[in-house]
Amino acid sequence: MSSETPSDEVRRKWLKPAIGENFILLNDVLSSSYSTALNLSSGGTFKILKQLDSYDDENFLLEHTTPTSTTTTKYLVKVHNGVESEDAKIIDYQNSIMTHLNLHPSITTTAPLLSDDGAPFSNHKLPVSSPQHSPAPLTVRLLTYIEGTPMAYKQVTPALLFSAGEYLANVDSSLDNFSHPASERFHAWDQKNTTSLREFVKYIQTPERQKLVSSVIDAFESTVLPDASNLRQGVLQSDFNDANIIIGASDKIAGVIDFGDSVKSWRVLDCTVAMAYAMLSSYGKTGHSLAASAAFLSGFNTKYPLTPTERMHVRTLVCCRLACSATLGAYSYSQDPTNKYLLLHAEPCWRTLELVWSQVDADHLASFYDLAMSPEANLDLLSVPDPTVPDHFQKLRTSTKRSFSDTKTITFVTGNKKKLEEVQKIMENTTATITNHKLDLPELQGDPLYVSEEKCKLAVAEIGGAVITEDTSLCFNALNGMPGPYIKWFLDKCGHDGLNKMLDGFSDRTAYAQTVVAYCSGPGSPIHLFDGRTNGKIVLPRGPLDFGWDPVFECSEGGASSAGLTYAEMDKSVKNTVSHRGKAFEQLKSFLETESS
Ligand SMILES: O=c1nc[nH]c2c1ncn2[C@H]1C[C@H](O)[C@@H](COP(=O)(O)OP(=O)(O)OP(=O)(O)O)O1
Ligand SMILES: [Mg+2]
Repeated sequence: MSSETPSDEVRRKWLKPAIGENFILLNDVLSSSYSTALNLSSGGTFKILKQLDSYDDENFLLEHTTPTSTTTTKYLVKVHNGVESEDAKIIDYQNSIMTHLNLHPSITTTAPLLSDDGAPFSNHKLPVSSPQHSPAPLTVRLLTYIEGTPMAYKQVTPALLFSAGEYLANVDSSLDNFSHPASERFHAWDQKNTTSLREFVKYIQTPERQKLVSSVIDAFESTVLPDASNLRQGVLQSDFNDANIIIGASDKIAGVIDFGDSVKSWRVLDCTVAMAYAMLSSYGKTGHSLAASAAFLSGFNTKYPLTPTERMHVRTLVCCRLACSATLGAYSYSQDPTNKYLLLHAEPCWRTLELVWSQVDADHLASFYDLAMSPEANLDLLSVPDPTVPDHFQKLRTSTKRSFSDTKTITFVTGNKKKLEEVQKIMENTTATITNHKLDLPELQGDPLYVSEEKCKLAVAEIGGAVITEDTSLCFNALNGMPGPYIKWFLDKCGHDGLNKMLDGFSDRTAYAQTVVAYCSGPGSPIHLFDGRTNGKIVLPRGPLDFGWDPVFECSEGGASSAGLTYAEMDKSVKNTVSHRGKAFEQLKSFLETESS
């Protein structure tokens, strides 16, 4: 970028309004230009309540009171960036979009009030952030205010993102019947212009991240651009983020604001931009960024189905927006290095880009998004946590009716390494592949069957695919089955000796070990339980001490290789043939075989 012809992106920084707390200035502007709209001559009064967030403009909340009414009305005062202010066509463009959309029965947006000159805006010389350019001619608009809360201040749920997707789809359908000459313009945030990000890559702080962004740009150039003529065009809202979506009563979407970035571009971009922002919403940030984007996509696609070509590029285009946002954020920081907040703000965006572009397998993510657009899609299925392993989506695919793969992957959720070793051995050579998700499930109370079933419910919600959990009890017959599922605590607190001493007053030292395995093929599917038990007695510890109460449980079942030995004294492979766990998992194996045949 040469210094003689600074880009609009550069000038937008210089010409950002800088009124800030100086409400007196604004009062003058409004009194001189909007006295009719605010009926100041007949006793109307107004007050600027506060400044609202804005990226390149300045927005203020105004409260208006008329002498005849006890209620107040809120309005938004928008002071436009100097770049847009220079171009009356742009302001007219935004006003036309709002007027057009407000005619749609299920869309609400802000609408401009007329100034004393009869225009939907007024112009004033006002301070801007660059002292050399201040004051600059800026456009001011008085807009109606949509009652509600920006989604950014809400606890976002997949259901809310789904309805936001539907809402944007309605907006886009309506904008398919809208045209305006000013919509045809260059905008750095328009992902059609992703290659123009190249000049900003040098502002990115680390070489790794520079490489990351360059690789997204390269992919865009080699895969998306050649398809450009097959992508539908239309006027976009272009910035459907959680600050621009207003949530009203009972968590319904009350409206959309801000057409400052609106351009005519590829239709699919409105959806992919919003998907990128969904990833950064309060739901996305809880480790559900992919689920958040899928929920949005699913909602959008039900009302505005994407074409096969558009579908193919969803992942890349989402990453183009993340890359754009992160890169231009780095550029903003280079212009204002005292503003560490800019770096902080960009961090989730970088992390998400790293996840989506580098860590998650591209084909897997593509089929996840396909699933979001399929008739089988439902929010339970899509609400999976962000993966920590590349083949995460395999679990999801196997839990749907679609035949993505022949072998079933089941996640064994346990916090116990020794259990996992045994189970992997037991499940060797079956049609199911067992992966593990290490999670310390809560130690629930109650009957072993109940505990195991509840663990499974928690696990399936966490994994979103096929899961196994198990709960193991050690039951003393003299104590009517106690400690049972509480054995973990008894072992922790009392040790092997303590377990022995508990039986000292009793003649009966027999016990049985019990594992209840719970299996569920995915969210919404029933839970199947398998109960395995082995008899034995409690003895002083014999054998290695590496697994729980194995050294104090002397097995009384099987042949010479097991009966009379503690579990700890047995060969591991022998333990599996007689153990409580071995028996329970054998039942699961036959269940899975009949299920798949
Ligand atoms: O074959 C076994 N041989 C000896 N000890 C065993 C065995 N199987 C479980 N144990 C121990 C581990 C824990 O102290 C308690 C069961 O509690 P339990 O909640 O099922 O296990 P856990 O909390 O270690 O793992 P998880 O994350 O799957 O719940 O008995
Ligand atoms: Mg446990």
